[in-house]
Amino acid sequence: MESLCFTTPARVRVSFPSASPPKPARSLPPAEWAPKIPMGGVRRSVSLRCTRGLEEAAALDNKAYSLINSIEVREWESGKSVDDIAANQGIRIRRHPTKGEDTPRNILEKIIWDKVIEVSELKEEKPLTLVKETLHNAPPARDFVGALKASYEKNGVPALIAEVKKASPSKGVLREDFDPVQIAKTYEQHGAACLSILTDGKYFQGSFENLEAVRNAGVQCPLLCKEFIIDSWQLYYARSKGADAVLLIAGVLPDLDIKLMSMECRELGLTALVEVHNERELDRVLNIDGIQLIGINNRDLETFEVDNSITKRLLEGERGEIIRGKGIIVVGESGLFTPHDVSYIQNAGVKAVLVGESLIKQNDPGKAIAGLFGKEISKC
Ligand SMILES: O=P(O)(O)OC[C@@H](O)[C@@H](O)c1c[nH]c2ccccc12
Repeated sequence: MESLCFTTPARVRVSFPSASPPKPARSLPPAEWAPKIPMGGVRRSVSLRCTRGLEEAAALDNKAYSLINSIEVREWESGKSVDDIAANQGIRIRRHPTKGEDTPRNILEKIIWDKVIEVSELKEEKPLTLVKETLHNAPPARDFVGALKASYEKNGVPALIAEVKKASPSKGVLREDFDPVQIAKTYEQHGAACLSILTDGKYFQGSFENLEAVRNAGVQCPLLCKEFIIDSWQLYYARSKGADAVLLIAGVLPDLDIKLMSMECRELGLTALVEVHNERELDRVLNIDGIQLIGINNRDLETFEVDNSITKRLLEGERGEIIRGKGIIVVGESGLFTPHDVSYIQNAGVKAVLVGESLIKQNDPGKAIAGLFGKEISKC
């Protein structure tokens, strides 16, 4: 899929099938009657091959059809720019500089503008068809959500997604002697349920080599590819490098991107961790079917301010009830340093935490885990 938000130029005409879904002949393999969805001006099939049964594929088929007839797609089709669509959804981050304003408004916007260029170069080097050819060499995707649930049940404290992060734009270099494989192994030994591997090079000094190296070193914990995703090419790339989960940031991606990308994630066996930071973003995400995992980032990526009460605020009242009703697992992200921080957001309703700085900065990041939780935790 050429993502909605990564179409250059922003106004493209695409051809959509407008008829109702075809009634698939049950004898046909799913891929042959799969629906067509927009992809940068060409028609392309949502491939429903592999493990899916016909019923499941047919259900997805209908879903894809209602998606492509949705208001968002019509808006897009009628020539609204990606940034206009995003702005209507309360997204402040623009995909490209707008005319006459070529200074990014904040760090997140700068990261996204750079990422758009980086991904377009990578795509030229390695078109999607080539990436897809390498998928069969990738190690099988593992159950990210299952690992979180099992750890929460076993330890009675939020499951840990420990982050392998060398640097960040707000804090600079966090750890000079940075050996991603060794750090990943020690996190696993000390009870992390899953790991998050930064792959952005420019701002976080991460890499896909790190992700691949950790995966190939025999680490069992499922791996989150921590990347700024703006194009579904990146989903395939992440999977080809051994990722089990990816991050989708609601403050950057319009609803249609989240919907289509989370469908593609399911096809690839990837778990989507959809990140929100305020009520509006959470409401948008709760309106999207099939989301299993939501991250509440206590850090505002536009200002870097951290406030743990954001998790509590977002999980209070009706939103919390909807989340529990849907069985969604919530991850509390960023700025967690003490057992008090962890129990505060556990009481707010999270079942998992994503922690980077407070562990990676310690002499022994693995041993630091017991300090963070106030007790030893163990992997399932
Ligand atoms: O190092 P911290 O404060 O523990 O945060 C980890 C993680 O939550 C943070 O790195 C993060 C959360 N969402 C992101 C999106 C992009 C980059 C980084 C992030």
